[in-house]
Amino acid sequence: MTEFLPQRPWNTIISDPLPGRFSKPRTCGLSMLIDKGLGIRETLDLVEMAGPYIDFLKLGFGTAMLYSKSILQNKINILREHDIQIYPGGTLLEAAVLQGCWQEFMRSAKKIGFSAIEISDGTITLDRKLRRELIQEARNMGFVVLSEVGKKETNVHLPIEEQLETIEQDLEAGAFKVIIEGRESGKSVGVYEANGSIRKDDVDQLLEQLKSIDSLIWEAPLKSQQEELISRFGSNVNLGNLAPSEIISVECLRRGLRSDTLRLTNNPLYPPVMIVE
Ligand SMILES: O=C(O)[C@H](CS(=O)(=O)O)OP(=O)(O)O
Repeated sequence: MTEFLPQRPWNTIISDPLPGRFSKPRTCGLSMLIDKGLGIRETLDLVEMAGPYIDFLKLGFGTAMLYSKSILQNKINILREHDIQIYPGGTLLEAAVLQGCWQEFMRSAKKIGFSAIEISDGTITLDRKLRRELIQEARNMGFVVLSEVGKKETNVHLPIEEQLETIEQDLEAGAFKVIIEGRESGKSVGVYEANGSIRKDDVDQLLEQLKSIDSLIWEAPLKSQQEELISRFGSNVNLGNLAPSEIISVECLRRGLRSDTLRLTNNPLYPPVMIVE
């Protein structure tokens, strides 16, 4: 993955995002999936059908620990062969921090072939010094580092100033992107209300002060959230916690090939809609 392409300023909203949908390898327009136990054959099907649309795949929570070594190795290899970054859930790193064995955890993740690591404190408490050390050490080990901001407990909203400070410090320490917590539910967590709608004031405040929205990955498991973020920020907004079964549908949303964003195709620059040439 090319990490150092220039990023757009936060307020460059792509009003005409098509046909500007970026292809892999890309530094924005990323799609991150949460995998809650796909088998090897399902993984093969997934990459065959949707490999070009997937940038990151997270083995959710502690699921990486429940596979045999050969299955885990196989899964990692399949994904990496399709240029998909693979990493264990942030929760597993948090468990390793709790146990005081995060260095060993990172070494074992590297050894088996994970290409990325998530540094989060959704459940545990992490002081800034250790957070920085985790990010830097993971970078030094050659991982692509994703950090995450937000708490998993429902209705706990970190003050925006605190979130901004964390985002800036994580990027400065070497995080490739910062994930905005949304969990699998997308409800009553992070920037989401109990019904899954986006807390617009929070997002506005975040964006007012960030240099680039491309530094963020929005966990957006619900279609309404994906649609709203694509409509607001364009087809190349970074989205996470997407269900593997929905990745093709999300790509349709990004490209205006679904009712909710169909207006994007009504654009003289949009190539004629043809199934095959
Ligand atoms: O996979 C994890 O560890 C969790 C899962 S969820 O987002 O809380 O549903 O996510 P993470 O964002 O990696 O902390």
